[in-house]
Amino acid sequence: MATISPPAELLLEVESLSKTFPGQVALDRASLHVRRGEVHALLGLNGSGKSTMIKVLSGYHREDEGSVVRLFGTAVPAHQVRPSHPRRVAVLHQDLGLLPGMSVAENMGIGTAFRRSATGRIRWREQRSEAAAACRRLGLEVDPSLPVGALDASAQVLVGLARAIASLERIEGSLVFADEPTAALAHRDVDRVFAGFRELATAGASVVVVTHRLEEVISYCDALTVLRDGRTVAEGRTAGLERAELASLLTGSTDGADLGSEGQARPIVLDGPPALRVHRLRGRVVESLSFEVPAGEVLGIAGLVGSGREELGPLLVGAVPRVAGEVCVVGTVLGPTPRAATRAGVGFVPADRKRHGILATMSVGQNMTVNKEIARLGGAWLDSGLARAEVDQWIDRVRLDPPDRRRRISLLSGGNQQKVVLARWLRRSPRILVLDDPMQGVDVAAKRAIYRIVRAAAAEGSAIVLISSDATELAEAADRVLVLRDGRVGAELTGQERTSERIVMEVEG
Ligand SMILES: Nc1ncnc2c1ncn2[C@@H]1O[C@H](COP(=O)(O)OP(=O)(O)OP(=O)(O)O)[C@@H](O)[C@H]1O
Repeated sequence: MATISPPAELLLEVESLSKTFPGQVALDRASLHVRRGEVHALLGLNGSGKSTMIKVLSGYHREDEGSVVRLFGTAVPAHQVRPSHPRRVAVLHQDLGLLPGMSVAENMGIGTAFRRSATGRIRWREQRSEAAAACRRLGLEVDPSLPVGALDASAQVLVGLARAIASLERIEGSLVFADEPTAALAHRDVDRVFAGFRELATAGASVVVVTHRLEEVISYCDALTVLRDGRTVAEGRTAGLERAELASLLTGSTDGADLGSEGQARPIVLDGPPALRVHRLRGRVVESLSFEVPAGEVLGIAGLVGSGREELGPLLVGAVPRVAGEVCVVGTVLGPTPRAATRAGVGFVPADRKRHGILATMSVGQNMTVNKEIARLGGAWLDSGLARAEVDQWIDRVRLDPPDRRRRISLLSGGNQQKVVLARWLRRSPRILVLDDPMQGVDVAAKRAIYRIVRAAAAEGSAIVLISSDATELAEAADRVLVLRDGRVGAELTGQERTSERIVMEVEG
């Protein structure tokens, strides 16, 4: 009988690691999860925070307050990861730190400790044979009396690695960080270095390696973490990942780049259950609907009146009764009430904004904060300075006009009311955001702002369901479009197929 092995134990769990340099946020609540026996790629564009993360964990920098790190199952401050376990955590720095004029054996001795006799003389023969053995373990056959500078580039990296791990008590269960070891290597040399990492992983160590070479990640790494602007935007296994996908994870949406977020960005979990899974859902009109939406995707839903399109949003969030089927959020079945949806992080911007979306007699600020505060304070309004400052940031982000948190929401234009309703959900970084015809009555300029905000939310790891009667809107904003007919999926349009003409054609059958 086939058995499924459980996921390997987590050796290192970094949650919410931040590091601010004067005038520069290098890490912003970043996370990293490393399992036993894996080669784990730490990826990101220049300046995304990779080296800073390794330097904090090595004890070179001190993190900001508020990080949470567990190492070998025990909580430690982030900057204590290596210092607290110098014999279980090794670091290979970018510059390797080798002395090129000295031999391999000497470099190994300088990095760790020389073999000495009782009288203190260095036992060179032993020193050399141990250095050679340490290199051999990583697949490198080298004469230990040669100067390091005479070795080729990949051999030098392997000597640096051999030296870094020489201080470990044992390989099994240890952690090795390597900051861009292959940056200066030719293609064929990369293989040798990664073969060395694989040797370590096979022996039960976990290697976290920074690299800019995407081929290396796909060919050699088991898992990956992607940083963008100091945040973890994706993490998971590399199996099945394509180069193009990886590249887009690194660069992300340029739309979102200027948006920032006060909410905790949620990394895309590449190998977890989909953010939203709808299975054989039935309502009054919806017949038997199944689809999935991964985190980071904007799924468009099109359909004529009576196709199930209007019922779908309320059905997903439990605002109308489900006759059959399931809605799962990250693998957990969602209860049938709007409250359960809210609790599970499902945001809903309803089609009938006036009736369900806004509290007409309340201010912009109250409308933006209503969900969270009602949940937290049992119905009381929160009017703290913190909430006010956050509301003002969102007013700025969604370009609310006029930018006044005290204004009664009913005095705003329709498009601006809609921006407030969107901000209410976006500030909570929803796992899932269901937008039901969100652009009704919204002018072109506001539409653009709203598209931008929605894309940024997806780039930050939300899964978006954009239900719309407007084919142009779907063609512009959605990554994929499902066309509903008679309560079922009649067509699915992806890539080049998602033109507004094609959507109209499919909608009209
Ligand atoms: N000591 C420092 N003082 C001020 N800012 C710093 C310091 N070290 C790093 N930074 C800044 O922090 C950000 C993250 O830098 P980091 O070196 O971690 O990026 P990286 O992902 O390793 O980039 P690269 O791929 O270019 O090596 C950058 O904006 C950088 O300029």
